[in-house]
Amino acid sequence: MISINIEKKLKAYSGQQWLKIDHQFADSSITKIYGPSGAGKTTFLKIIAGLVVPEKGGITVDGVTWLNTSSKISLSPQKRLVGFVFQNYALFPNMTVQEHLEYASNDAQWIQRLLKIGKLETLSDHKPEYLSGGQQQRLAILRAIAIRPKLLLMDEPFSALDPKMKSALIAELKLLFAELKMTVLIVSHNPQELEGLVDGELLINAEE
Ligand SMILES: Nc1ncnc2c1ncn2[C@@H]1O[C@H](COP(=O)(O)OP(=O)(O)OP(=O)(O)O)[C@@H](O)[C@H]1O
Repeated sequence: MISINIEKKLKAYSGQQWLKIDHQFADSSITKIYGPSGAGKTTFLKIIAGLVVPEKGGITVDGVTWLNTSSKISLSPQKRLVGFVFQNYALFPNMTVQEHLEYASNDAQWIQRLLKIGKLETLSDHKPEYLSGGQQQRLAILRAIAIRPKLLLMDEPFSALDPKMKSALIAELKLLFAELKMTVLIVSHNPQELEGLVDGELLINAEE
């Protein structure tokens, strides 16, 4: 169980806004995160990963305190070990597809399986600049999963995929998430794309 209760001041265009979230995520649940642009969805994922620290609040994961602002506890991102699929992919320009996955895992069979799931087997020696947007996005997803995280955070992870590729990948990921018992949070603007995958939703709205 992941328990989150945080308050973060957002640097908004028009005055000041607060991101306030009080929510629990069950183990192995898959949740869609949605809400208006600028409401703080990306910031929320970054707070969970330890990349942004909120003014106030706490996060506990399976009884372990990741964050407690009143006792000044904040585990480093390395210690939280979450998988993160960034909206802009954040790939390494000098690494091939294969090297991205080897950086995350030294299990050759697992890497082969991931390459197949992402339909990147024939592109394993390519660097990101020689990949299409959709291929780069699939690599970002595979790299995040490669570490077998307990918690996977995905920020608009399917935005560059065509409908056929998207539904095939989502079907594969659904099986993988269940097999690895991953808890997954997915930010998505698309009302339909996560149907059949998610078992819960969280609306994020910034407050004045
Ligand atoms: N580290 C930060 N500290 C405080 N405010 C931030 C920080 N990062 C971003 N912001 C501000 O928080 C607001 C929300 O940004 P964020 O990217 O989280 O929104 P979002 O809901 O993901 O939007 P979109 O759907 O457009 O991607 C913006 O006004 C942004 O300027």
